[in-house]
Amino acid sequence: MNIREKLKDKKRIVIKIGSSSLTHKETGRLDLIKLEILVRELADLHNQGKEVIVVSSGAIAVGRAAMGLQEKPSRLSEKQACAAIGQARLMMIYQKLFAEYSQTAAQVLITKYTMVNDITRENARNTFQSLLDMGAIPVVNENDTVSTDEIEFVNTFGDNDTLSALVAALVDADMLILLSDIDGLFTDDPNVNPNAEFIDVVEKLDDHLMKMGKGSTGSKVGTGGMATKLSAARIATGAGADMVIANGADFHVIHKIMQGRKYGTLFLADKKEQDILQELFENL
Ligand SMILES: Nc1ncnc2c1ncn2[C@@H]1O[C@H](COP(=O)(O)OP(=O)(O)O)[C@@H](O)[C@H]1O
Ligand SMILES: N[C@@H](CCC(=O)OP(=O)(O)O)C(=O)O
Repeated sequence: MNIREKLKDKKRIVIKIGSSSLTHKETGRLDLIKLEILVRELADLHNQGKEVIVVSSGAIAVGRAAMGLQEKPSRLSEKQACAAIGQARLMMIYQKLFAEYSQTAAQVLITKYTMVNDITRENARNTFQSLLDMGAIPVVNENDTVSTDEIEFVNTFGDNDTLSALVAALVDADMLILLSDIDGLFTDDPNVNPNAEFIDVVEKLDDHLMKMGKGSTGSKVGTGGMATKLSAARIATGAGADMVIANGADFHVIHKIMQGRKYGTLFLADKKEQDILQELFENL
């Protein structure tokens, strides 16, 4: 039997979109045609009766493009200013596009401390539950304007790959999809090593596999590379969710993945650890 068949039955799905999948390579500006396809795909999943949560990067890239900055800002306050400008724009566009399909988008901005603190974590969990009960589609990002974790220390905790896995664990999702600028996990960074080979399914994420994910990014706007995606896989699979890393070059890939077709690298869920979030935060 095709191991991916079970993806058809997933009910609560978190989908993370990297900056590189949302913007034009040449200008860093939003790719509106792609964004339209993305929203249509997500609205359709919702129409199928599934619960959908989007974790969308892109605030800094969009803010930067809006202000005409050619390079990634180096000063933290500048990155945060770009995020403030870009997040509002991004959300306006999501809201408009979702409304075209009679869907309600809801902005959820989270920091590491939302997750670390028992009370705020529980609040966030309840808010997600209420949003899903109301039929809204939460659009999540790190609250970059007040949080420095994600944009400063990408290898430690707070990039959006990790954030999406934490959200998946928080809401007890049964599936996490990370859409990036690459087909999935390779044995090495294919942008650096032409002999790198594609990995179809990962049954157990051991240290050998973890080392394959390099921090190098293939784009001007990406953060974290494959290393943070593998950390995300550890968290998501440990929380009992299957995870797929796939290429977001064509967002139609979303329904293809959900139909159980062979797209991206599939990481199979572990037996669910009861308190994976608690365990993670104790070790901070
Ligand atoms: N083992 C690997 N397999 C695939 N890609 C890898 C690997 N190691 C590093 N990478 C790099 O990770 C990049 C994707 O991460 P990133 O640029 O952060 O994208 P995103 O914006 O989608 O999060 C790829 O373009 C690739 O260059
Ligand atoms: N929160 C940041 C994104 C940080 C991040 O992880 O980016 P990416 O590697 O493109 O998913 C933003 O919205 O610009």
